[in-house]
Amino acid sequence: MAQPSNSLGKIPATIVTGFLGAGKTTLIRHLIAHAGGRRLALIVNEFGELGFDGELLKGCASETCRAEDIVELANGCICCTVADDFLPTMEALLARPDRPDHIIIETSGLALPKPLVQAFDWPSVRTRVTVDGVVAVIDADATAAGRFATDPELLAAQRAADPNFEHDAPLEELFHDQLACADLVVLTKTDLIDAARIAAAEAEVARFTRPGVKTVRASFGELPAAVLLGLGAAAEDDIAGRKSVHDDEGEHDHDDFDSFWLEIPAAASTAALVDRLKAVAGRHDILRIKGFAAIAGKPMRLVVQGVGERFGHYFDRAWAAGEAPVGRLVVIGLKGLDQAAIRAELAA
Ligand SMILES: Nc1nc2c(ncn2[C@@H]2O[C@H](COP(=O)(O)OP(=O)(O)OP(=O)(O)O)[C@@H](O)[C@H]2O)c(=O)[nH]1
Repeated sequence: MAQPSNSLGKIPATIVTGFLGAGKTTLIRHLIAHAGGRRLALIVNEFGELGFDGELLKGCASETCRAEDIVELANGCICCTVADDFLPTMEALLARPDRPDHIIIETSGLALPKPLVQAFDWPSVRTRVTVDGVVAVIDADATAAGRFATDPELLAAQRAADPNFEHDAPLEELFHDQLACADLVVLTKTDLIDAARIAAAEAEVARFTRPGVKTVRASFGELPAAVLLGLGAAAEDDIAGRKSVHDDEGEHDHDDFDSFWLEIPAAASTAALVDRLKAVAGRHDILRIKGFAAIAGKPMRLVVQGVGERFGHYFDRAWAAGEAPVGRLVVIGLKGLDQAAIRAELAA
């Protein structure tokens, strides 16, 4: 059954945040397929210019979320382009004659959600849309492994060796900010770890969430729409309560991260390609690789993506007539990625 927009006639919007590869697109794909009759509009923001998430999501467009209801913002991180990109996109969406029942915004994995929530306070948006909730998608496996936490012993050792050592923890800061802004946390990839590690991830999450914020466990984003939508948080009315480690900075940038995209030749087989990608991800400080690849002798396009050294892949569609079967990947990592070496290793 379609859910009406809230009592003030505003369209509810859900902001889906969470680090690179946490499972945001997977969650949204499940939501589109189980929207319970709601007409959804989707704004997809990506770091890395390839429009990968947008293309995957368009691939599962349906009557409840048509391809034209999916808008891509691939022009940098949404939190930095609010005025230039996000607000005009939102205004254009609102100007359409057929208003959606709910708007979903997938932020890039490097975005701070707070500046986006603040954008909903702009007069042209505020009267027509409300932030129903900020949903933080958190990778349980990576969290339990301590990927977003500073190792206190290592930090002490670094400080002992250099009293002027500046602690720079970009992953930890994003983890902190995305959780501190959340109205609901979805702990994903719980299928990969045991109960003790799930509990450890939950404890780590609870250090940063605001009081009363719930965490739900999920695997492959399989949650009912009613859990994710209809939170009624009106987050734009409670911006000050959502602390950010960047509150004191005027401008936020993404200098801590590097990304580039490249074309790769057709691989001899899927296994050979994945082995090579794993090896490259292991040798370099790569956080995320994703894109499309051509496999020799196969008429279908391969979707391939990795988070750290864990890779997934599937054939999504046939290469279209007239479309060159060329592989394209986006690579994202911490500043200082050896782009030339990675390009050479993947081009071989
Ligand atoms: N095992 C397991 N894998 C998952 C789960 N959720 C997502 N994945 C996989 O994790 C990878 C990243 O998932 P995405 O949904 O693309 O993550 P994302 O947060 O949208 O990634 P970015 O947009 O790059 O930040 C994919 O290979 C997914 O299949 C889960 O619950 N369990």
